Amino acid sequence: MKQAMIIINPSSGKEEALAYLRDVQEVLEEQGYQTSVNETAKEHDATAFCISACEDCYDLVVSIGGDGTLHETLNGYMDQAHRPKLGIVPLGTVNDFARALHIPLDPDEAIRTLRSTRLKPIDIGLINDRIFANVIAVGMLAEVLAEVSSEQKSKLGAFAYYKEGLKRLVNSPSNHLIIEHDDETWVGESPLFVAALTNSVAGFEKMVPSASVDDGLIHCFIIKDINFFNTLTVGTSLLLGNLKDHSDVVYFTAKEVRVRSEESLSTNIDGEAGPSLPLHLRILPRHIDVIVPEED
Ligand SMILES: Nc1ncnc2c1ncn2[C@@H]1O[C@H](COP(=O)(O)OP(=O)(O)OP(=O)(O)O)[C@@H](O)[C@H]1O
Repeated sequence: MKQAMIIINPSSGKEEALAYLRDVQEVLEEQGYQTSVNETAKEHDATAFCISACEDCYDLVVSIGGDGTLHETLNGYMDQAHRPKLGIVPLGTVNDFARALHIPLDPDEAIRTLRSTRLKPIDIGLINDRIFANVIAVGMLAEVLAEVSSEQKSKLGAFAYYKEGLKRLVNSPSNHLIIEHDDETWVGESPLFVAALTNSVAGFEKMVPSASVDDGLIHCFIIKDINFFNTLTVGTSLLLGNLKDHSDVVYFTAKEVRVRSEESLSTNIDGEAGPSLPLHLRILPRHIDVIVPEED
């Protein structure tokens, strides 16, 4: 019998995640899966559960929760020879990954999508020795994004990031960054460096319109030292989808990126606090098969 492991964060989805569990089990059992349920209680639990699903050769892992739970689940795939396919029921505030994969943001519709037979092989990012699903930020803004409280996020959604982010970017000191990518090196002052794997960053589906989940590329933005006026135009470019063309933005794609600085800088990975510099970013192309809707 096929085996499916459900990894569920009961605290996600405004603490109502468990209300969806029975429906997920029904949809999977309908398809001949035997299901086991693992509730997370704290950080890293989802990673440990997913490691055991890989080691025990499960056919499917379903992550029910926000981007944090998904990020931790994906980390369980690290260095695994057997990688179960992945189903996603997004219950977070932003759900960048689901957005990028066109998985419905409505939980009931996302559960119905688990019936889909279409699998999409997706790229996974490596930051030093761990996995990231979608986005890395370096600089003061990285700190502020991690500080946006769950209450703020629930109340304002992606707008909380936008508002807090722009407010902070105006006053951000620039940092001296050395960014090596493939065969080139950029050296300069920047208040913010962002590397993304998908088109959706902090809920902005137009941040990287050209990025797709399986293009094998890391999409990088270096925001150059900017004043208040330009902060607003950067904000508008973010909404319109032409950020990469902004005169204060350096955009490039790469398969491998190294970021260094003399200064001690905060980083943010997939919305949570990340390691300090130096960073070594790489890509594992088409590494995990994700269940996506039959049609985009
Ligand atoms: N039972 C739990 N109670 C509290 N926190 C948990 C629990 N289980 C896991 N966590 C932690 O909660 C973090 C955030 O969870 P997740 O992203 O799934 O939900 P969310 O906060 O509702 O989503 P979002 O951040 O998009 O609003 C996870 O990275 C994990 O470390």
